Amino acid sequence: MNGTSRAYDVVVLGAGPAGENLADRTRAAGLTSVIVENELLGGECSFWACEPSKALLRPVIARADARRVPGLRRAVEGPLDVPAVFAHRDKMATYWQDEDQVDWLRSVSVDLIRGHGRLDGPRQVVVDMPDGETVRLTARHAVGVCTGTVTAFPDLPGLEHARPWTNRDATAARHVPDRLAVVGGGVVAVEMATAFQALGSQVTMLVRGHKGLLNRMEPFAGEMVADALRAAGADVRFGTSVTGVAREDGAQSPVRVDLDDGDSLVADEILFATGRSPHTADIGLETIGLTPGDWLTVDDSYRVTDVADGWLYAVGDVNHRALMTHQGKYQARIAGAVIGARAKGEALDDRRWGAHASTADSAAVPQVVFSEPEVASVGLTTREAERAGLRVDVVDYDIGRVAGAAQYSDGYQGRARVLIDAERRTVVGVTFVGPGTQELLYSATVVVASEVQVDRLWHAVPAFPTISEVWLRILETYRDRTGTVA
Ligand SMILES: Cc1cc2nc3c(=O)[nH]c(=O)nc-3n(C[C@H](O)[C@H](O)[C@H](O)COP(=O)(O)OP(=O)(O)OC[C@H]3O[C@@H](n4cnc5c(N)ncnc54)[C@H](O)[C@@H]3O)c2cc1C
Ligand SMILES: NC(=O)c1ccc[n+]([C@@H]2O[C@H](COP(=O)([O-])OP(=O)(O)OC[C@H]3O[C@@H](n4cnc5c(N)ncnc54)[C@H](O)[C@@H]3O)[C@@H](O)[C@H]2O)c1
Repeated sequence: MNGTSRAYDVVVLGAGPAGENLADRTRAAGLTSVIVENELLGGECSFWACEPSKALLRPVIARADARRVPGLRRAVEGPLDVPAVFAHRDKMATYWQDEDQVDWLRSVSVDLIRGHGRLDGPRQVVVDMPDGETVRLTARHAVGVCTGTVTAFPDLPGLEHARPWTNRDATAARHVPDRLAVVGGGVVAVEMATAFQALGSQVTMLVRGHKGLLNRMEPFAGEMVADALRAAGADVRFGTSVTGVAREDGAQSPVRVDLDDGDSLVADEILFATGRSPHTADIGLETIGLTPGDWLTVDDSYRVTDVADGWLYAVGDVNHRALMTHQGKYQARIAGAVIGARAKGEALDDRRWGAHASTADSAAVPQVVFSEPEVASVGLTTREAERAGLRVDVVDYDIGRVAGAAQYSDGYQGRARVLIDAERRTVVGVTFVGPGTQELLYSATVVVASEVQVDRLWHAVPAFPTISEVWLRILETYRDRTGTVA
């Protein structure tokens, strides 16, 4: 088969959530699609990110919730059953096998080629397969790059020999280290610190700068999460940078972590949760005039901007727009529809919120941080609204005062913030922090994406007594402040 050539309408590189959805959506548009994958179908999300990490966190969150329910507290006083948690994690990561996804791909009539794919000039992809064979693929309409990201390590002395943990080591861990150092203060750092502290590690978080945890979100979110992590026993240090790491006496020894204040600490493992780099160093970008290792900048139809003739698309993490599975899948749905329409010579509906416009990427990206307490947000933060020059009313509410929250748990602590565009009277941003708030997020996303006027929300009646009555309290607070009664 060496040197075999095949032609498809669409060639997709990478079968993570973005690639799988792009292949399916283009196939649904009547095109032939092939997907190239060199590890497991499902990508980082299924095996080393969303799925296993949420499986590690679910018992942590459920136990914390149960401990706040009178009558239940004593039943959940003990430690977590670590082998059972790991066994559940293994199941949720489908034992690092991808047969189910292969079956699904077959059921939607998308071809699969296993191997490492790389661009080789316009519309050309060469796949190096594990058996040494190669196949050349020609894309009649589009190539979609969906190769995702890898951990971005800082350039530190000693790192190479210190066997640092990435998200893969943490989410697929077979043991709970006694002492775990976590570098970074973003979502991966927070979630993994939450999980491992509860599983029995003594966690030390090393966060450079003083902007707090989760610093792309409303500041109160990071503050509440940091307080809770400290209450759980984690050592959360701000303004602390790592200057070097070393495994002192060989493979089994602990790691020494040197800090910029001249201090050092010793840990059994060190997790680097210091952001992501695009997985583009080895995909032949140089053959089409792009720079290997760069993020792929796209327009609002996900076409790579610096490539002539509009045949190259980049979807998911690799375009650096919003590094989350659901957003990559959204992008794939839009890009797939765009590729389908262009292939048929149809006009695009690229008006705001049109079928071929990536509007949600900038207006309504939802995110849940599965920490304890949970953080759920969509749309703008106060800081982002200010930066955009948008005049907003900022409405805060203590979720603990909602009847449903008192039912949910004793001493419920949570906070909601809703940003209302003062001119258009639409909701442009929502942040909830507190137990059970992850399931409130879709309501907030519908409100933001539908750009419904706040007056109409009085008719969206939340059931009593649920936490969702926070929406009513927000409306009342806004009414009393602005004197507007619908
Ligand atoms: C610890 C952790 C937890 C997370 N939790 C969540 C969460 O709860 N919710 C959420 O929404 N997001 C979460 N994310 C983010 C989420 O994992 C990513 O946004 C998502 O995986 C991106 O999907 P993707 O398809 O763009 O890329 P990926 O999932 O990275 O998939 C890319 C695929 O391309 C393949 N590939 C790369 N290069 C080639 C090549 N040359 N040839 C063939 N195949 C190739 C890779 O093997 C991989 O399968 C988490 C991330 C981390 C690190
Ligand atoms: N539940 C979820 O939705 C979820 C969960 C995990 C990850 N994700 C997504 O995956 C992506 C990656 O997450 P992440 O936490 O790795 O990245 P991030 O960009 O969210 O956070 C990186 C953190 O590392 C710090 N950092 C960067 N370089 C550093 C350095 N040299 N030294 C010390 N600290 C450094 C940053 O200041 C920041 O605190 C994010 O976009 C996130 O949204 C989503």
